Amino acid sequence: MSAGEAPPPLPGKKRRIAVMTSGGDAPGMNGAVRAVVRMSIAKGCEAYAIYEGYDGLVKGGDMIKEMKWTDVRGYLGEGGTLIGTARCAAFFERPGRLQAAKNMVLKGIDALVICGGDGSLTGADKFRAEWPGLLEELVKNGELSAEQISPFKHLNIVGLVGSIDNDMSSTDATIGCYSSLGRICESVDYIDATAFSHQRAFVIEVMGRHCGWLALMAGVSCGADFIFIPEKPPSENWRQEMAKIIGKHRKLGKRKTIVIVAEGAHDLNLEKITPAMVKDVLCNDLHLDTRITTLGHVQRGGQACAYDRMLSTLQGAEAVNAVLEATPDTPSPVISIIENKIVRKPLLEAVKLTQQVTEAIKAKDFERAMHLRDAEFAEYYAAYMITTSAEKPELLLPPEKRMRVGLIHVGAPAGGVNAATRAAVAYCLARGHTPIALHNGFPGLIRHHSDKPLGAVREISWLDAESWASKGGSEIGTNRGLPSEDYETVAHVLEKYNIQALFMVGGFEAFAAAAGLRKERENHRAFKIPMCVLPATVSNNVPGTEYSIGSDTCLNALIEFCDACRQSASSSRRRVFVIETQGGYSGYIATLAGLSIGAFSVYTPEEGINIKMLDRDIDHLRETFAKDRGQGRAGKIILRNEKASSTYTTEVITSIIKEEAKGRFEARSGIPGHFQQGTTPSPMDRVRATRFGVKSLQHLELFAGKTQDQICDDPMSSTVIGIKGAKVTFSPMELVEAHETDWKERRPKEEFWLGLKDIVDTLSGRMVKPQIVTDDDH
Ligand SMILES: Nc1ncnc2c1ncn2[C@@H]1O[C@H](COP(=O)(O)OP(=O)(O)OP(=O)(O)O)[C@@H](O)[C@H]1O
Ligand SMILES: O=P(O)(O)OC[C@H]1O[C@](O)(CO)[C@@H](O)[C@@H]1O
Ligand SMILES: [Mg+2]
Repeated sequence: MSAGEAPPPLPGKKRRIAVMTSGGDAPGMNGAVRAVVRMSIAKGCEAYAIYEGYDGLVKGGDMIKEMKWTDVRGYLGEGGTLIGTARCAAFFERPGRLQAAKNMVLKGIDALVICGGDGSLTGADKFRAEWPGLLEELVKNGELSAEQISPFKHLNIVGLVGSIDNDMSSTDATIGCYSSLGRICESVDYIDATAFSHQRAFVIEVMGRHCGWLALMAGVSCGADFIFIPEKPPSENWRQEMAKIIGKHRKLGKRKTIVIVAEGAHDLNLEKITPAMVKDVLCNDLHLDTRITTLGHVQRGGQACAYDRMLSTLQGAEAVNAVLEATPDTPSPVISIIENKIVRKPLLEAVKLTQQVTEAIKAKDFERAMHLRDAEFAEYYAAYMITTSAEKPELLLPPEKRMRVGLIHVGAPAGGVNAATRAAVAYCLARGHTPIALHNGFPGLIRHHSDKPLGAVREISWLDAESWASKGGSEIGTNRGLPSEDYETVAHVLEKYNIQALFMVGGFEAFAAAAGLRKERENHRAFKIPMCVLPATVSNNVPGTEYSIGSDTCLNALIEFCDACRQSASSSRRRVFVIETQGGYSGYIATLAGLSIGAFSVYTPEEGINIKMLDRDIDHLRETFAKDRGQGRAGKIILRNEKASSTYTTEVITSIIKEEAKGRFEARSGIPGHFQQGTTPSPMDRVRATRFGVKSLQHLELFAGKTQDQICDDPMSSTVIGIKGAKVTFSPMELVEAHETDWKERRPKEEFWLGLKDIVDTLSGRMVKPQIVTDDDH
């Protein structure tokens, strides 16, 4: 075989791709298995599963089984890993790996996709490095012949990072980490209520043997008073430091105290810091009634959140592409995500970088450990530090650089807007700015700014906003009304209250409001102030970003609704649910929910709905149900965005399906409506809101002390913050308005997710040849 050529399959056979889960189980692993199996089959390969992690690979035989399309039905909604996992001592040793290599050849496996944590991928990397030597030894020992090993000279291995710890370098998120964080936040939110009631302190231990990601993110999303993480041990006198901070919070009026301790927490000398040690300080020095809660394996249980279902599905599909595109010269990849982009990175480097973090911690080089974790980690740590502790004299700006910052919510409520505002308030106070809430959006400001005793323009204190990290809805009130209703009065109010910067949180309306204010700068000097929009909407349709806060909370609410409908549909047998999603003229949430639940089909405004499409889908349903003799448990979901078609409404589609089904199956509709705004914001929305809130304020601050004309002349004085591909960016409104906005359809001109619809269709069987799809495949 010449260099650069893909290895051939066994003569006359399809390529065999095996998938395995290893290490601690993580929610989302099943989604990865489903995606690898179905994508492999859709691409003309055979799919295999290796049961019980490396144990199965070493033992071989029945532990390595072929998987058919229907074998992974229902996997997306299940927690843990259905093909089992293990911690396998034998694989640490060469004889174990030798046996594993032999089993792979005997089973004719051409490629191996491993979903596991840092340990599993370290093992995978070792296996890859030793592979030629292992095969040579097997031939030498007479266990395999030269002919037998000949098609397997190049081990094709792909890593998927699955672990709740998020402990692998080279990726922002591991499959499972956000589900686990969700479980932690849910528990801390419950504890919050009882802590508040009794004015108690709680020390909560979270998982993470060598990695503080879960503890840090729990701290950010729940507004914990103090955290302990292995990468950044507290100072030597941590007891006094912690007591000082918590004492200050109590003096300011806080009724509860939450301290999060990572399982692997230690001090600067690597001496373990335990929850009991923390409790002692809280009890003895601060005289707080203190309890310890160890969350334990609850953190690993349960269904995967929307993000993990999406991540595991996209990464599983990408792993199969990577296998099929690999040549003998391609280094083994690990599939990663950077901000919003799925990318392949060299496995070898990812493992090396991860090991370096552990080594740096062991060597007490904590600065290096922080540096070696992804850049995001350090940013979140900084955001946590600045938003959590009240009063930090060393951060105060000189008086001439301090600003009066207006904070306003515009549009419909979305999960995370309060967390963003809390972060902005805390940042302002830490730097000496004055945070001023402009209540109830622009209409509130226009009509009620001078109401007595409480007007719509009010300063916010640290304690006011302190508890907002976990709150849904909008604490300062929101409204869809735009400033164009009365620019004169808006300008008058901004001048009257001396607002020197504006932080706007909201969806397309916030974007439109900012565009209006920017254009009106020539008529009103009051608008010549720095302004920043933080996109926040369930619809994720704000130009200038691929992600709006609130869209993740919405997806979680939507999949909960869809899961319930699917359960009902599969219990009733032979039933289709047509579910109407929000999203305005953007099919984002419909498509992403489709990916996360394994929808039968998704109808979006971008694509529209036509009779041919319906006809084809109904034919497909007919074929599927025709084979059903009552044993199938298929619950089919069709997702239809609210604006996908004005003719083919949800009710019309449901009626057409009912009519065409001719009694072979039934159809029902479901409209979750405002349920999609969610109740409690998801952890991802909370942490991103906090990070973007701090970043936005840092950006606005750059204009402190500048003249109005200097501000007006700088395109960066009116921006939208967002994620574009692998980067967090500030885009000038002027450019985004002109080049990136589809004003008529109220969405970005280019929507990054459009291509994902093909994956929904492929994995649901909508795009594969009918013979692959059997009776109950979704
Ligand atoms: N250095 C190594 N060499 C060979 N195999 C390894 C190595 N490290 C780990 N493995 C294999 O991977 C398995 C899982 O590793 P580990 O227990 O560290 O979990 P993990 O993949 O890091 O997941 P998590 O930390 O999320 O539980 C081990 O039991 C072992 O079989
Ligand atoms: O389930 P076990 O074997 O007790 O392992 C617990 C460990 O696994 C993890 O959940 C994942 O690595 C760690 O956070 C934790 O220390
Ligand atoms: Mg690990």
